[in-house]
Amino acid sequence: MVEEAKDGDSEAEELLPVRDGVSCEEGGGGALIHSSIITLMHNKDALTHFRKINKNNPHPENRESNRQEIIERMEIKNEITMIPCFGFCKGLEEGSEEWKKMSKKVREACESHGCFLLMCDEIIPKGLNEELLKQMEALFDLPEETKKKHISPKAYSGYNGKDPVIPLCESFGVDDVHLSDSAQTFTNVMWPQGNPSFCETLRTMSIKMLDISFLIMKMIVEGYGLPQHYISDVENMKSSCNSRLIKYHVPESNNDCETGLLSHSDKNTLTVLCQNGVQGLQVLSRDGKWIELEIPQHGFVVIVGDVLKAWSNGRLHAVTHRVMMSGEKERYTFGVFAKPKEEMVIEVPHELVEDKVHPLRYRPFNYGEFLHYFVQTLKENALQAFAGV
Ligand SMILES: O=C(O)CCC(=O)C(=O)O
Ligand SMILES: [Fe+2]
Repeated sequence: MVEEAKDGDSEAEELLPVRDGVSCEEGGGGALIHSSIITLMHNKDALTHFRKINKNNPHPENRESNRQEIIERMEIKNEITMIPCFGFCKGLEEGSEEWKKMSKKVREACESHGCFLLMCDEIIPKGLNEELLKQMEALFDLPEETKKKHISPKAYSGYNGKDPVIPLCESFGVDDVHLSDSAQTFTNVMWPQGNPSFCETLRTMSIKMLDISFLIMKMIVEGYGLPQHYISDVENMKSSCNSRLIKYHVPESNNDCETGLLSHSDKNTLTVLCQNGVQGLQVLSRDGKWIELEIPQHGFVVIVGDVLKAWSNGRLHAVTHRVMMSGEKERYTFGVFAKPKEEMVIEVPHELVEDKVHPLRYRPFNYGEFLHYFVQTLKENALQAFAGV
């Protein structure tokens, strides 16, 4: 019997003291784990106010009381939504009590929200994020004819720019950086004279972020209390990956907000994103409201994709999200999209099927065929239409 997440209750217990704008809880025996929560409000006024007081206030203790004040105000209005923020530290050992506790929280967050925020600067040093995001500025500043030289027959790979549907967005996809010399090939095309530092940073960040994806997927298996042999399912579901480098331009008109990326669910297994501090990512809450994510500095966002949703028999929520751009600064995002190799078959573990509460929702399906179906139809409900039973 698989344990169920109770919507919302894990967040309520986690309103903890703020550290650097993030509330933290020390794990037993020396800060092994700190788990935390970021407050997300879909009321824009409150969010703006919250940002303002936190930015202008150098004293964490006052930040907390201000933050608490806002939270209370918003709770009264019943207009508050919480997306959990967890911290993974180096000493987080598989099988330890801290690991088990964290696994439960991760699984609950993925079921309730389909996403969470993550601080893990002991695993991925802050400097590395910053380095890549800075180097991405030089990449996108290259001449259009150079950028267009990065081509690929695969969806989400190659260079995409000047799409009239999403004119603010430009992106590069690079496949399987961890398995091949694709980072080197990409770098050589962009900088024929060489750019070893860019190549190395892209490789290291991709591998580290894919490792984080693996860790999270193992936590989900643990969170469901599934036998260890399902780790091989997880390995299959992250047997390939797409590293994506994205730039969102500043809207030209004086409009408040313009679409950077259309609303979608990710078609891969699990996505890990970092960004340059310019906010804009929004997730659709279960009650149909857009929530603007306030991603902490050096923080990551983890998003559940359709593959995990299918594998978990619909328990995990592949959250719909989009990017809205406002303000005067460009947004740069770097994402690692863990996915199965195209020949892989996604199949629900029999432990996650129960006749009454959880009858089988998805038939076994070939990942490459699913992707092909989506690219052909661009159906919003592609997973249901393709593999739903
Ligand atoms: O730029 C972002 O923050 C979101 C990117 C995204 O959702 C995607 O590429 O699928
Ligand atoms: Fe996405």
